[in-house]
Amino acid sequence: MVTNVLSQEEVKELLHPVKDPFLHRTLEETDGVKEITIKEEKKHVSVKIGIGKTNTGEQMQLQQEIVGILKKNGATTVGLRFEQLPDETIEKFQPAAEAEQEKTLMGGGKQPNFIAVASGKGGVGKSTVTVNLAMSLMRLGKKVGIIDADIYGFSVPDMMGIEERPAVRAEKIIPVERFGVQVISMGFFVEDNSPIIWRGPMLGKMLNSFFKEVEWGDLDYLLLDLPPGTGDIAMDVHELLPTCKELIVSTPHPTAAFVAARAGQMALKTDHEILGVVENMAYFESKKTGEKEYVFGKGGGKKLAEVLQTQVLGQLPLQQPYEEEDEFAPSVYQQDHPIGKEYHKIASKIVAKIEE
Ligand SMILES: Nc1ncnc2c1ncn2[C@@H]1O[C@H](COP(=O)(O)OP(=O)(O)OP(=O)(O)O)[C@@H](O)[C@H]1O
Repeated sequence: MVTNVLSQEEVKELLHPVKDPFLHRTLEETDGVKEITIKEEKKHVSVKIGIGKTNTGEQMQLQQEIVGILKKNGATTVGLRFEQLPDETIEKFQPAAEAEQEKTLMGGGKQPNFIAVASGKGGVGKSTVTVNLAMSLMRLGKKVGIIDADIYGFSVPDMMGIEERPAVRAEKIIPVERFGVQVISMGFFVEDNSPIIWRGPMLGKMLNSFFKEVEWGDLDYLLLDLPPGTGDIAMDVHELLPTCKELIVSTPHPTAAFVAARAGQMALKTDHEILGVVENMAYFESKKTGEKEYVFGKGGGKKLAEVLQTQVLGQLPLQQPYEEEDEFAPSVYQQDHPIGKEYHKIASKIVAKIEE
């Protein structure tokens, strides 16, 4: 039993090795031990600690850890206050901390560039864009994976003509490879499209296992097809993947663009970079005259990009279903198809944004 009264120096020494739960650095490195007061007669130690993010569950755990350390070393009572570290300190350590968190999530392997494909409304072509963007990135020489997390419609397997299910090897799920792209879909784990009532925590868990239990290998890009809207899963993604960037898909209709703005604002609120807006079903091109008809209105994508302070990366025309496409993969456009070329341009812009 320790009976002597702690000195300020001793308290500092005891707390210096403790780690900031967000910056993953010791309090010594972050200069997080801000104030120490000791009332000797009562062995009361009072400290102020600066951390990367306050008022969280992690802060509560840290609080317990610090109180435990000080009591074990002679303090009878402990007063603890937290404050946010100065912006410069957070900016200095945050990028490395985020990369570390994602690396752990991916089982310590190479960390890919994460791109979440989001939309406000369903049916605007989010999954079509995800699949074709993945194909174009692959054609640009990138190693690409897709997580189909759209629980309201697992459309990626059908769109890519995938019928097989993932194999399991050494307790890891092996993604299905199709056209050189690695695919994992929630649909692989659901029997015959039977309805499931997904609740927030279940979704988070499912997503978590898609990172931890899937053998992704060394990917350059991992695309996430999110459910439409701004729900729980988008929140989970933002929490799990701090470096995840977002691509917003919308139709040119003002209402669709308005709803998509909400999805985008959610990304901005959580400090996620928006790569840009893809306007789908932007126009219909007459085969006879080559004239463009703006059947769903005009300008929604541009307005949306303005609101989100980003740019329109591409506009994709309305296409008659199954026109000339591969019947085994009805939504995948070939490289030399006019829409395939459009996707190629979008993918090149994204690579330039992320890698340059
Ligand atoms: N440019 C387009 N022209 C014509 N049809 C399209 C176009 N883009 C997508 N579609 C079709 O619209 C339907 C919805 O597309 P998709 O599933 O990609 O949308 P989504 O936004 O992912 O929808 P959900 O969130 O409901 O899954 C599909 O049948 C798809 O083939």
